Amino acid sequence: MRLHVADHPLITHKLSVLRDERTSSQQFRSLVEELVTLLSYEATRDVRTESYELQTPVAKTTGLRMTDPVPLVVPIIRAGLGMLDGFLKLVPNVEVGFLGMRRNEETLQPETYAKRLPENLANRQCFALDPMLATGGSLVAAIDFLFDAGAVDVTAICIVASPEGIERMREAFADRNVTVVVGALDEGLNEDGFIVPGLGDAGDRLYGVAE
Ligand SMILES: O=P(O)(O)OC[C@H]1O[C@H](OP(=O)(O)OP(=O)(O)O)[C@H](O)[C@@H]1O
Ligand SMILES: O=c1cc[nH]c(=O)[nH]1
Ligand SMILES: [Mg+2]
Repeated sequence: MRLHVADHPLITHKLSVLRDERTSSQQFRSLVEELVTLLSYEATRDVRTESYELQTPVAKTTGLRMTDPVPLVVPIIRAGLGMLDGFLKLVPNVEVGFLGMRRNEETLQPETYAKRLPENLANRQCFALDPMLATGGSLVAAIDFLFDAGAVDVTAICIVASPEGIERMREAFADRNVTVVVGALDEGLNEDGFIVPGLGDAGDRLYGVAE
């Protein structure tokens, strides 16, 4: 597993506003979208491409395009849904799968309540979107679904991660082709499993308090 922590003042600036408890839901949603577009730029560095010949108004030249099959992007609902538009803005030519997961607040174990993925992901590059990598339980389970369907290559984009979550990912995917791109690596988890300093409950801040 490879880890890339974004180190760019624009990302840190936007992330600081996102963390601020005074930031409204409306502003939170647009900042998440902007941050994901910036993080996706880094996360798609190894997207598969092929060269092809084209004619400009002046001369023939060689261009580059993404190869078939196009990548699959999977937002982890709820909070990951807030990242989808930002990703699609940068990479419109993808397919979209969905995973609905919620973390049990007592046990901190992930529960999967929705799964809509192509049956066969052989030879597909996959991207998983979830703003928060806390204990890592949800992202490990999500990426396991992708590997079970035949994926060989998964890149996760997270806005904030904990060292505990990164460690869990490293253990789970030591020998796998997994890349994690994060906007910030925070201090750790508190007794409730929340990232410190973090930004609180990303799903609630995007969409309001869940039942
Ligand atoms: O790394 P973990 O310890 O598994 O925690 C991270 C998960 O928790 C949050 O989702 P949540 O369960 O709050 O669901 P929501 O997106 O519906 O709010 C977050 O979006 C991740 O999916
Ligand atoms: O800090 C955290 C941890 C899990 N899920 C969140 O939304 N925030
Ligand atoms: Mg939540």
